[in-house]
Amino acid sequence: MGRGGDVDGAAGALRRFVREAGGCAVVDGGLATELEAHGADLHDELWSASCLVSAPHLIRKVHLDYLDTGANIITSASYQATIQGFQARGLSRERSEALLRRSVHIAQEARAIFAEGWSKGPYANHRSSPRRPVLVAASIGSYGAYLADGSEYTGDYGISVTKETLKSFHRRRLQVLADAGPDLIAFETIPNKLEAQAYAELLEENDVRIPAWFSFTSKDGHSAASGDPITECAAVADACARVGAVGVNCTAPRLVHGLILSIRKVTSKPVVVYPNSGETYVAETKEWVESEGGASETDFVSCVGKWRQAGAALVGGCCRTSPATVRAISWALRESDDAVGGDGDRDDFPAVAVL
Ligand code: MET
Ligand SMILES: [Zn+2]
Repeated sequence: MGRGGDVDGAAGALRRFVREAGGCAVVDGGLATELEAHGADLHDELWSASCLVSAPHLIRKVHLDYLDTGANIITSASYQATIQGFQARGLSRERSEALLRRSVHIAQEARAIFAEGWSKGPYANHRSSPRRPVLVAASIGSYGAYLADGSEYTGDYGISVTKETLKSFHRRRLQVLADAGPDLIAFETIPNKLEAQAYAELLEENDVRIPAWFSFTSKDGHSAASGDPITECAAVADACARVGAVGVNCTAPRLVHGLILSIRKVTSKPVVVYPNSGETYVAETKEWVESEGGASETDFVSCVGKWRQAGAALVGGCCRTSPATVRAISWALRESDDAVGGDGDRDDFPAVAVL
Protein backbone atom coordinates (compact mmCIF):
# COMPACT_ATOMS: atom_id res chain seq x y z
CA MET A 1 0.00 0.00 0.00
CA GLY A 2 0.96 3.63 -0.15
CA ARG A 3 2.74 5.57 -2.83
CA GLY A 4 3.47 3.80 -6.02
CA GLY A 5 1.20 0.90 -5.07
CA ASP A 6 -0.44 -1.26 -7.70
CA VAL A 7 -3.40 0.73 -8.92
CA ASP A 8 -5.45 -2.30 -9.94
CA GLY A 9 -4.89 -3.75 -6.54
CA ALA A 10 -6.51 -1.02 -4.43
CA ALA A 11 -9.22 -3.36 -3.15
CA GLY A 12 -6.70 -6.17 -2.77
CA ALA A 13 -4.39 -3.91 -0.75
CA LEU A 14 -7.26 -2.94 1.55
CA ARG A 15 -8.25 -6.59 1.93
CA ARG A 16 -4.72 -7.54 2.91
CA PHE A 17 -4.61 -4.72 5.41
CA VAL A 18 -7.92 -5.77 6.92
CA ARG A 19 -6.57 -9.29 7.30
CA GLU A 20 -3.44 -8.01 8.99
CA ALA A 21 -5.62 -5.97 11.32
CA GLY A 22 -7.37 -9.14 12.48
CA GLY A 23 -10.27 -9.54 10.04
CA CYS A 24 -11.82 -6.12 10.52
CA ALA A 25 -9.93 -2.84 10.75
CA VAL A 26 -10.78 -0.16 13.29
CA VAL A 27 -11.21 3.34 11.87
CA ASP A 28 -10.77 6.28 14.25
CA GLY A 29 -13.67 8.33 15.63
CA GLY A 30 -14.77 11.94 15.20
CA LEU A 31 -11.76 14.19 14.84
CA ALA A 32 -13.56 17.51 15.00
CA THR A 33 -15.65 16.29 17.92
CA GLU A 34 -12.59 15.36 19.89
CA LEU A 35 -10.79 18.60 19.06
CA GLU A 36 -13.80 20.42 20.52
CA ALA A 37 -13.71 18.17 23.56
CA HIS A 38 -10.16 19.45 24.10
CA GLY A 39 -11.34 23.04 23.98
CA ALA A 40 -10.96 23.98 20.31
CA ASP A 41 -13.61 26.42 19.09
CA LEU A 42 -14.79 25.12 15.72
CA HIS A 43 -17.62 27.62 15.14
CA ASP A 44 -15.82 28.59 12.01
CA GLU A 45 -16.23 28.00 8.28
CA LEU A 46 -12.96 26.08 8.30
CA TRP A 47 -14.21 23.86 11.14
CA SER A 48 -11.53 21.37 12.23
CA ALA A 49 -9.13 22.75 9.60
CA SER A 50 -8.78 25.93 11.68
CA CYS A 51 -6.71 23.85 14.13
CA LEU A 52 -4.11 23.24 11.44
CA VAL A 53 -3.24 26.90 11.88
CA SER A 54 -3.96 27.40 15.55
CA ALA A 55 -3.44 24.08 17.32
CA PRO A 56 -1.53 21.39 15.40
CA HIS A 57 -0.37 19.90 18.73
CA LEU A 58 -4.01 19.25 19.63
CA ILE A 59 -4.60 17.42 16.36
CA ARG A 60 -1.60 15.22 17.06
CA LYS A 61 -2.90 14.49 20.55
CA VAL A 62 -6.30 13.45 19.23
CA HIS A 63 -4.67 11.12 16.68
CA LEU A 64 -2.65 9.60 19.53
CA ASP A 65 -5.79 9.17 21.65
CA TYR A 66 -7.37 7.23 18.81
CA LEU A 67 -4.26 5.11 18.36
CA ASP A 68 -4.19 4.45 22.09
CA THR A 69 -7.75 3.17 22.00
CA GLY A 70 -7.24 0.76 19.11
CA ALA A 71 -7.53 2.58 15.77
CA ASN A 72 -5.87 0.98 12.74
CA ILE A 73 -6.64 3.98 10.56
CA ILE A 74 -6.26 7.61 11.55
CA THR A 75 -7.76 10.31 9.37
CA SER A 76 -6.05 13.63 8.76
CA ALA A 77 -7.52 16.99 9.75
CA SER A 78 -8.06 17.98 6.13
CA TYR A 79 -11.79 17.23 5.94
CA GLN A 80 -12.68 20.89 5.69
CA ALA A 81 -9.25 22.12 4.65
CA THR A 82 -9.38 23.50 1.13
CA ILE A 83 -7.17 25.86 -0.80
CA GLN A 84 -10.23 27.96 -1.61
CA GLY A 85 -11.28 28.09 2.05
CA PHE A 86 -7.84 29.11 3.26
CA GLN A 87 -7.47 31.71 0.53
CA ALA A 88 -10.79 33.23 1.51
CA ARG A 89 -9.12 33.85 4.88
CA GLY A 90 -6.28 35.71 3.23
CA LEU A 91 -3.73 32.89 3.22
CA SER A 92 -1.51 32.56 0.17
CA ARG A 93 -1.81 29.57 -2.12
CA GLU A 94 1.59 28.30 -0.96
CA ARG A 95 0.62 28.54 2.69
CA SER A 96 -2.74 26.86 2.01
CA GLU A 97 -1.03 23.95 0.31
CA ALA A 98 1.50 23.70 3.13
CA LEU A 99 -1.39 23.40 5.61
CA LEU A 100 -2.89 20.54 3.61
CA ARG A 101 0.45 18.76 3.67
CA ARG A 102 0.77 19.49 7.36
CA SER A 103 -2.48 17.63 8.08
CA VAL A 104 -0.99 14.42 6.70
CA HIS A 105 2.38 14.97 8.36
CA ILE A 106 0.76 15.48 11.78
CA ALA A 107 -0.99 12.12 11.48
CA GLN A 108 2.26 10.47 10.34
CA GLU A 109 4.06 12.02 13.29
CA ALA A 110 1.43 10.68 15.68
CA ARG A 111 1.86 7.20 14.20
CA ALA A 112 5.63 7.41 14.64
CA ILE A 113 5.26 8.54 18.26
CA PHE A 114 2.81 5.74 18.92
CA ALA A 115 5.13 3.20 17.34
CA GLU A 116 7.98 4.38 19.52
CA GLY A 117 5.82 3.75 22.56
CA TRP A 118 5.81 7.33 23.74
CA SER A 119 2.12 7.20 24.21
CA LYS A 120 1.15 5.92 27.64
CA GLY A 121 -2.56 5.46 27.10
CA PRO A 122 -4.64 2.48 28.15
CA TYR A 123 -3.74 0.47 25.05
CA ALA A 124 -0.04 1.19 25.13
CA ASN A 125 0.89 -1.79 27.24
CA HIS A 126 -1.34 -4.22 25.47
CA ARG A 127 0.87 -6.90 24.03
CA SER A 128 -0.68 -6.62 20.56
CA SER A 129 -0.22 -2.88 20.20
CA PRO A 130 3.34 -2.75 18.85
CA ARG A 131 2.31 -5.05 16.05
CA ARG A 132 -0.92 -3.29 15.23
CA PRO A 133 -0.90 -2.07 11.62
CA VAL A 134 -1.72 1.61 11.27
CA LEU A 135 -2.51 3.56 8.13
CA VAL A 136 -2.77 7.31 7.69
CA ALA A 137 -5.75 8.37 5.59
CA ALA A 138 -5.85 11.83 4.03
CA SER A 139 -9.38 13.11 4.46
CA ILE A 140 -11.15 14.86 1.62
CA GLY A 141 -14.49 16.28 2.71
CA SER A 142 -17.13 16.86 0.07
CA TYR A 143 -17.83 20.19 -1.64
CA GLY A 144 -20.70 20.60 0.81
CA ALA A 145 -18.22 20.57 3.69
CA TYR A 146 -16.39 23.52 2.10
CA LEU A 147 -19.68 25.37 1.64
CA ALA A 148 -20.22 24.90 5.39
CA ASP A 149 -23.98 25.05 4.90
CA GLY A 150 -24.76 21.44 5.81
CA SER A 151 -25.17 20.40 2.16
CA GLU A 152 -23.03 17.32 2.71
CA TYR A 153 -26.17 16.04 4.44
CA THR A 154 -28.58 17.06 1.64
CA GLY A 155 -26.50 16.64 -1.52
CA ASP A 156 -28.19 19.75 -2.82
CA TYR A 157 -25.49 21.77 -4.53
CA GLY A 158 -27.87 23.56 -6.92
CA ILE A 159 -28.05 23.11 -10.68
CA SER A 160 -25.11 25.39 -11.39
CA VAL A 161 -22.71 22.89 -9.79
CA THR A 162 -21.68 20.38 -12.43
CA LYS A 163 -19.24 17.48 -12.38
CA GLU A 164 -16.66 19.81 -13.91
CA THR A 165 -17.22 22.35 -11.11
CA LEU A 166 -16.56 19.63 -8.56
CA LYS A 167 -13.52 18.34 -10.40
CA SER A 168 -11.91 21.72 -10.65
CA PHE A 169 -12.72 22.42 -7.02
CA HIS A 170 -11.05 19.23 -5.76
CA ARG A 171 -8.27 18.68 -8.31
CA ARG A 172 -5.33 20.55 -6.79
CA ARG A 173 -6.30 19.67 -3.22
CA LEU A 174 -6.34 15.97 -4.07
CA GLN A 175 -2.93 16.24 -5.73
CA VAL A 176 -1.35 18.11 -2.81
CA LEU A 177 -2.71 15.61 -0.29
CA ALA A 178 -1.66 12.62 -2.40
CA ASP A 179 1.84 14.08 -2.76
CA ALA A 180 2.11 14.38 1.03
CA GLY A 181 2.38 10.58 1.10
CA PRO A 182 -0.62 9.22 3.01
CA ASP A 183 -1.42 5.49 2.81
CA LEU A 184 -5.01 6.10 1.81
CA ILE A 185 -7.26 8.87 0.52
CA ALA A 186 -10.58 8.97 2.38
CA PHE A 187 -13.27 10.71 0.37
CA GLU A 188 -15.74 11.32 3.17
CA THR A 189 -19.36 12.35 3.57
CA ILE A 190 -20.13 12.17 -0.17
CA PRO A 191 -23.77 13.18 -0.55
CA ASN A 192 -24.45 12.32 -4.20
CA LYS A 193 -23.44 10.30 -7.23
CA LEU A 194 -22.16 13.33 -9.13
CA GLU A 195 -19.38 13.99 -6.63
CA ALA A 196 -18.41 10.31 -6.62
CA GLN A 197 -18.12 10.44 -10.41
CA ALA A 198 -16.01 13.58 -10.16
CA TYR A 199 -13.66 11.88 -7.69
CA ALA A 200 -13.37 8.72 -9.79
CA GLU A 201 -12.43 10.77 -12.85
CA LEU A 202 -9.92 12.83 -10.88
CA LEU A 203 -8.23 9.72 -9.51
CA GLU A 204 -7.77 8.48 -13.07
CA GLU A 205 -6.80 11.79 -14.66
CA ASN A 206 -4.30 12.65 -11.93
CA ASP A 207 -3.02 9.07 -11.90
CA VAL A 208 -3.33 8.90 -8.11
CA ARG A 209 -1.67 5.68 -7.02
CA ILE A 210 -2.75 5.73 -3.41
CA PRO A 211 -5.77 3.56 -2.65
CA ALA A 212 -8.92 5.57 -1.96
CA TRP A 213 -12.21 4.91 -0.24
CA PHE A 214 -15.54 6.45 -1.10
CA SER A 215 -17.81 7.00 1.87
CA PHE A 216 -21.33 8.36 1.42
CA THR A 217 -23.88 9.92 3.77
CA SER A 218 -27.46 8.70 3.94
CA LYS A 219 -30.58 9.88 5.73
CA ASP A 220 -32.98 7.10 4.76
CA GLY A 221 -30.93 3.91 4.59
CA HIS A 222 -31.53 3.42 0.84
CA SER A 223 -30.03 6.45 -0.84
CA ALA A 224 -27.20 8.88 -0.48
CA ALA A 225 -28.28 12.15 1.12
CA SER A 226 -29.27 13.58 -2.29
CA GLY A 227 -31.72 10.75 -3.00
CA ASP A 228 -29.42 8.97 -5.48
CA PRO A 229 -29.76 5.22 -4.75
CA ILE A 230 -26.83 4.03 -2.63
CA THR A 231 -26.43 1.10 -5.04
CA GLU A 232 -25.77 3.52 -7.91
CA CYS A 233 -23.32 5.53 -5.81
CA ALA A 234 -21.48 2.39 -4.70
CA ALA A 235 -21.39 1.17 -8.30
CA VAL A 236 -19.38 4.27 -9.23
CA ALA A 237 -16.83 3.29 -6.59
CA ASP A 238 -16.90 -0.31 -7.75
CA ALA A 239 -16.10 0.70 -11.33
CA CYS A 240 -12.99 2.65 -10.31
CA ALA A 241 -9.94 0.41 -9.84
CA ARG A 242 -8.29 3.05 -7.68
CA VAL A 243 -11.02 2.77 -5.06
CA GLY A 244 -10.22 0.12 -2.49
CA ALA A 245 -13.26 0.34 -0.23
CA VAL A 246 -16.73 1.83 -0.25
CA GLY A 247 -19.22 2.61 2.48
CA VAL A 248 -20.94 5.21 4.60
CA ASN A 249 -19.96 7.69 7.31
CA CYS A 250 -21.61 10.40 9.39
CA THR A 251 -24.86 8.52 9.03
CA ALA A 252 -27.23 7.39 11.79
CA PRO A 253 -26.23 4.00 13.22
CA ARG A 254 -29.76 2.61 12.78
CA LEU A 255 -29.40 2.92 8.98
CA VAL A 256 -26.03 1.26 8.66
CA HIS A 257 -26.99 -2.43 8.55
CA GLY A 258 -29.31 -2.01 5.55
CA LEU A 259 -26.78 0.18 3.79
CA ILE A 260 -24.05 -2.46 4.13
CA LEU A 261 -26.36 -5.07 2.58
CA SER A 262 -27.27 -2.74 -0.31
CA ILE A 263 -23.65 -1.82 -0.99
CA ARG A 264 -22.62 -5.46 -1.02
CA LYS A 265 -25.13 -6.14 -3.80
CA VAL A 266 -23.05 -4.06 -6.20
CA THR A 267 -19.47 -4.52 -5.05
CA SER A 268 -17.15 -7.07 -3.54
CA LYS A 269 -14.72 -4.36 -2.39
CA PRO A 270 -14.27 -4.04 1.38
CA VAL A 271 -17.07 -2.08 3.02
CA VAL A 272 -16.21 0.76 5.40
CA VAL A 273 -18.71 2.14 7.93
CA TYR A 274 -18.17 4.87 10.50
CA PRO A 275 -21.48 6.28 11.61
CA ASN A 276 -22.08 9.32 13.79
CA SER A 277 -23.89 9.17 17.12
CA GLY A 278 -27.31 9.38 15.47
CA GLU A 279 -27.72 13.06 16.25
CA THR A 280 -28.52 15.62 13.54
CA TYR A 281 -26.30 18.49 12.46
CA VAL A 282 -27.86 21.95 12.31
CA ALA A 283 -25.81 24.03 9.88
CA GLU A 284 -27.16 27.42 11.03
CA THR A 285 -25.95 26.98 14.59
CA LYS A 286 -23.19 24.46 13.80
CA GLU A 287 -24.56 22.30 16.62
CA TRP A 288 -25.66 18.67 16.87
CA VAL A 289 -29.14 18.02 18.23
CA GLU A 290 -30.82 14.81 19.29
CA SER A 291 -32.80 13.11 16.51
CA GLU A 292 -36.12 11.44 17.12
CA GLY A 293 -35.49 7.78 17.80
CA GLY A 294 -31.74 8.38 17.53
CA ALA A 295 -29.49 5.67 18.89
CA SER A 296 -27.18 6.35 21.77
CA GLU A 297 -23.49 5.58 21.66
CA THR A 298 -24.16 2.42 23.67
CA ASP A 299 -26.65 1.18 21.06
CA PHE A 300 -24.13 2.00 18.37
CA VAL A 301 -21.44 -0.22 19.81
CA SER A 302 -23.86 -3.10 20.32
CA CYS A 303 -24.48 -3.04 16.52
CA VAL A 304 -20.86 -3.56 15.60
CA GLY A 305 -21.03 -7.37 15.56
CA LYS A 306 -24.11 -7.23 13.32
CA TRP A 307 -22.37 -4.87 10.89
CA ARG A 308 -19.36 -7.15 10.82
CA GLN A 309 -21.57 -10.13 10.05
CA ALA A 310 -23.32 -8.16 7.31
CA GLY A 311 -19.93 -7.72 5.70
CA ALA A 312 -18.35 -4.52 7.04
CA ALA A 313 -14.56 -4.83 6.93
CA LEU A 314 -13.61 -1.44 8.38
CA VAL A 315 -15.58 0.03 11.27
CA GLY A 316 -15.19 3.27 13.21
CA GLY A 317 -17.03 6.36 14.31
CA CYS A 318 -17.71 9.80 12.90
CA CYS A 319 -19.10 12.95 14.48
CA ARG A 320 -19.92 12.87 18.19
CA THR A 321 -17.94 9.69 18.74
CA SER A 322 -14.82 9.62 20.86
CA PRO A 323 -11.80 7.49 21.79
CA ALA A 324 -14.11 5.68 24.23
CA THR A 325 -16.29 4.69 21.26
CA VAL A 326 -13.25 3.43 19.37
CA ARG A 327 -12.10 1.39 22.34
CA ALA A 328 -15.54 -0.18 22.58
CA ILE A 329 -15.67 -0.86 18.82
CA SER A 330 -12.28 -2.47 19.00
CA TRP A 331 -13.38 -4.85 21.75
CA ALA A 332 -16.75 -5.52 20.12
CA LEU A 333 -15.00 -6.54 16.90
CA ARG A 334 -12.70 -8.84 18.76
CA GLU A 335 -15.69 -10.51 20.40
CA SER A 336 -17.67 -10.76 17.19
CA ASP A 337 -14.72 -12.32 15.40
CA ASP A 338 -14.52 -14.93 18.13
CA ALA A 339 -18.29 -15.51 17.91
CA VAL A 340 -18.41 -15.97 14.12
CA GLY A 341 -15.20 -17.94 14.04
CA GLY A 342 -13.61 -15.20 11.99
CA ASP A 343 -9.92 -14.60 11.74
CA GLY A 344 -9.55 -15.11 15.45
CA ASP A 345 -7.66 -13.31 18.14
CA ARG A 346 -5.74 -10.31 16.94
CA ASP A 347 -2.84 -11.21 19.19
CA ASP A 348 -2.09 -14.16 16.94
CA PHE A 349 -1.58 -12.03 13.88
CA PRO A 350 1.81 -11.78 12.31
CA ALA A 351 3.87 -8.65 12.48
CA VAL A 352 3.22 -6.23 9.64
CA ALA A 353 5.38 -3.73 7.91
CA VAL A 354 3.55 -0.56 8.75
CA LEU A 355 4.75 -0.18 12.32
N1 MET B 1 -13.11 12.87 9.50
C1 MET B 1 -14.03 13.97 9.76
C2 MET B 1 -14.05 14.24 11.26
O1 MET B 1 -14.21 13.31 11.99
C3 MET B 1 -15.39 13.64 9.25
C4 MET B 1 -16.41 14.65 9.56
S1 MET B 1 -17.99 14.26 8.92
C5 MET B 1 -18.81 15.72 9.01
O2 MET B 1 -13.88 15.32 11.69
ZN1 LIG C 1 -19.06 13.15 10.78
